[in-house]
Amino acid sequence: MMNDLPTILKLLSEQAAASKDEEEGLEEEDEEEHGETLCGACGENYATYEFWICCDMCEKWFHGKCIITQARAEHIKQYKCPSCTNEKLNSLNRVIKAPFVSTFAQVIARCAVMETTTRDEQLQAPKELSENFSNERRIVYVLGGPGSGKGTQCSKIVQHFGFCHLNVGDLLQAEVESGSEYGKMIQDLKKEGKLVPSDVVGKLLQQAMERSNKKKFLIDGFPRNEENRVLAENVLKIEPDLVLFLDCSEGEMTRRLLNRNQGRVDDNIDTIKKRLKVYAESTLPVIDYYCTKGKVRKIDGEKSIDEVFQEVKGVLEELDKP
Ligand SMILES: Nc1ncnc2c1ncn2[C@@H]1O[C@H](COP(=O)(O)OP(=O)(O)O)[C@@H](O)[C@H]1O
Ligand SMILES: Nc1ccn([C@H]2C[C@H](O)[C@@H](COP(=O)(O)OP(=O)(O)O)O2)c(=O)n1
Repeated sequence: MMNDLPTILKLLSEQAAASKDEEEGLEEEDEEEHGETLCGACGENYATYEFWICCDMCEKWFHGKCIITQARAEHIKQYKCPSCTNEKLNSLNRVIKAPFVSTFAQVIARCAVMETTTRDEQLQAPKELSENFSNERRIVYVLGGPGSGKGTQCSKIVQHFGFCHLNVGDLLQAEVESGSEYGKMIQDLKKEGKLVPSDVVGKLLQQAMERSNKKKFLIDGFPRNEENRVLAENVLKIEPDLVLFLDCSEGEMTRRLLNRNQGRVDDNIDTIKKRLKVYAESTLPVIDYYCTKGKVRKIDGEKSIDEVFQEVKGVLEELDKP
């Protein structure tokens, strides 16, 4: 999270000096300052003109390419490297251990219910799928805008393929209902259509995964921004095998959310508009990132629930092929 300290994020690549002389002077300074500095992630040297960022906690330097995109860095006040984020997660765990007891009791109960159903359903799934899937950990991210049908399709996937479904929105809601010290903050952010800080989301996800005896995880609604993604890769150490992207128009998503009728504080037109904006600005770039890695399977989320599932099913069957 941000604090009130002045921004000390150092983006060397942006230190354009007013005059050429100053520019050259700065370059020399950079060279002097960073010539001997090694990237805290890859251990390689700094090179002039390369985007380079300093952790505001431990003051180690990193190549942008190893850690965070420049575009993302420009939007944060403070940068915390993966190991400092990890330490923060651990201290967060210590500080909020008590509130989490009730939260995770609920989460485990949810997972247990899902997994019992799943085991039964798994028996009905094609035999070779169950066997192949059970040998190694599989991670599937389900991404799409609010109301694109992520939760709906995840329930069907769980029934058919037997994944442990972790819906980050539900994990956060359980935290709200537990009355923990984070509950109010989460509820307020949700009403505003904003995203919860990644360290809180990461902790919830990490603990829910640790408590599951499954190897197949269907992670719904995460990563939702670049910060979530970097945390997943560098701290939680999870990489998706594939990303199911439910593509749906804003008009259709809005109609569905207004009809969802689950008493959610965020299913009203004002909050929906804000959520759609956050989705376009923060989640679509994450989907683009996974596209460049060849992991995205785009599904037409506009069709009927069953038609969408037919496409989803085809993709997940493909995942299981050797
Ligand atoms: N393909 C679809 N066609 C019509 N309605 C749908 C479809 N998929 C989901 N819905 C409905 O739209 C609403 C939002 O779906 P949900 O799965 O909760 O979305 P998300 O988890 O992406 O926010 C729900 O009321 C759901 O029943
Ligand atoms: N990675 C995530 C996932 C959800 N959240 C928050 C913000 C979302 O509005 C709420 C609810 O998420 P959920 O996936 O149920 O909602 P959508 O219908 O997809 O918008 O949780 C978050 O802050 N970070």
